[in-house]
Amino acid sequence: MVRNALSQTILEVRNISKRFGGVRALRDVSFTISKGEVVGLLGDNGAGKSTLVRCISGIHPPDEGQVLIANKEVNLDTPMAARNAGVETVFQDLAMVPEFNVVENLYLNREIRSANPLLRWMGWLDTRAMARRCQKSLNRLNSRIPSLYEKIENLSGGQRQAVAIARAVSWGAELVIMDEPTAALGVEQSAQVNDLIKLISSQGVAVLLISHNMQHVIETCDRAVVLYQGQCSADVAIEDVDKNRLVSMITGAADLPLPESA
Ligand SMILES: Nc1ncnc2c1ncn2[C@@H]1O[C@H](COP(=O)(O)OP(=O)(O)OP(=O)(O)O)[C@@H](O)[C@H]1O
Repeated sequence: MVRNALSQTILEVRNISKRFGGVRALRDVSFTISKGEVVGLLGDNGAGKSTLVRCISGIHPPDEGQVLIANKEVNLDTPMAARNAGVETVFQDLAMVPEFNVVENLYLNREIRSANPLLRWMGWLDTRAMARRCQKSLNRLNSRIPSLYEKIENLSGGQRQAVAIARAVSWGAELVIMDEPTAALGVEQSAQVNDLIKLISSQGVAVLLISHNMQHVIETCDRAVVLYQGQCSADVAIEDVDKNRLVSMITGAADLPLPESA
């Protein structure tokens, strides 16, 4: 039951390894994500999920292995390189400035400068263009943000997530990585975020979702990639597993090939 996945591969992670001193955080990890596919990245604490996300989002280049975007090898050695390759990451802290409004946060560090050369030279921003594009991005998500000029600190947790997701997709992301987007949310707001994930997936955006909530994974993902002690121990279609099976894969209790010893 791959809901929206199209056959085109957007991300391929090929034999990625990463060490921190004596710790082998990732060992030979490989998997792919197709256009519009929602893939859960699962694993116990310390399994290597954040390290893998950092490798794909340009924060920690891997020691070995390759990342391919749309079948082309890319060198994601900075967050900007990852963004330019079409990979946007929504971290748990959302990387927003609470005192800034929705438009200012959407364009944080990527402001649109005035088209007038003199005003541009003086550092003037094209606030109308930013507001217009911001509204378009929020409309794309059927978002119910009260005002573009509301400060982020006055929005609910779910609305903040919606702004962060709008920011990610507004830059033409092919792949959005989300780190526990519903961790701090209540039931209703979590459901809204899950609906947003399904919506962007239906628009062709692939999603890699770190989550410890198996119910959300079952409801939202097409596939799950499980890390166990830094190795990819399972890559399964969600329709082939249930919550208990996923938990046993995460804890290493499932009957899977054991990772090599360090
Ligand atoms: N910057 C770092 N320096 C040293 N060791 C690190 C660093 N980052 C991660 N590690 C180690 O790499 C391993 C994988 O950590 P990682 O944070 O990727 O796991 P995780 O699956 O994201 O865990 P959690 O669910 O608890 O966030 C752990 O043993 C961790 O201690």
